[in-house]
Amino acid sequence: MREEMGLEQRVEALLEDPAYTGHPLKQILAELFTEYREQLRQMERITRISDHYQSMARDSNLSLAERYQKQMRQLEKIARISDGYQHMLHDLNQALRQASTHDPLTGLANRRLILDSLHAEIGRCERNGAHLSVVMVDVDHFKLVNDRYGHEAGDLVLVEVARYLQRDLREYDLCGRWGGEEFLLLLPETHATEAMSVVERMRLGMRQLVIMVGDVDVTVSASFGVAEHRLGASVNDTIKRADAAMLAAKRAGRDRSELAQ
Ligand SMILES: Nc1nc2c(ncn2[C@@H]2O[C@H](COP(=O)(O)OP(=O)(O)OP(=O)(O)O)[C@@H](O)[C@H]2O)c(=O)[nH]1
Repeated sequence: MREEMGLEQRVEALLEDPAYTGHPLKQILAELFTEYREQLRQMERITRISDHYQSMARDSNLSLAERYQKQMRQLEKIARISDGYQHMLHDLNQALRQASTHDPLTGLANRRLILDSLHAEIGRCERNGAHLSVVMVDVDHFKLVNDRYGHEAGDLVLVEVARYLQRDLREYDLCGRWGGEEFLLLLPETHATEAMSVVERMRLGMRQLVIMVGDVDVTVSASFGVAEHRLGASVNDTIKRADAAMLAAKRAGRDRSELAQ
């Protein structure tokens, strides 16, 4: 073990060993060791200065063109590093924007993005008199899914329901997660009767949806409330009407769709 140690470690170990306390050679060995370290430090310093001087001397021997080339290489290196940072910042911004506008569980638009989109769509309706329908969707007895199969299974069911709701929508429709087990659909250019037929198709399809949770097949249904935006009404008014229609569907026995008054 002792042979495996370098000379410095062996001297250090001897100096620290209490067995040699008071030994006449200990003091002199300690002084010798300190002096040895000081000389080593000075040699390292001189070597560094000399390296630096040599590099300066080399540079001063370079022609103007060579110095220019060297500067260019350094600038290119800095530009590459800066490009890397720009990309990183861009990706970070994208991720932040995605996180602030989307629901992390289902990947759907969150309440904030739904409201922004609804404001924009209602603005368009007010300008050109287009139709717009809003649909509130609430999964029926969802608490039972959590209670029976656990919260993780409940999450999985929400993800599948979200995927299903989005599946047949047009490119300019929006499906978002309003909260918990509630979803909101925005159907631009759609009047109430059209929206009701879209929703009825969805409702019937949802009953056929079989979601695998481990080795259990889970089925769900949902209640839908449809409201066509009325010119002059606020975003809140239209959402409230869709919500009230959805609650009426719940009261009427669930797994049905109601049109708002
Ligand atoms: N797994 C899971 N459960 C959620 C989430 N958000 C809300 N929930 C659950 O959804 C359930 C909603 O329950 P309720 O509001 O009583 O409604 P419901 O059981 O769906 O009954 P009805 O709406 O009256 O048909 C609650 O148990 C919540 O804990 C979620 O992100 N994941």
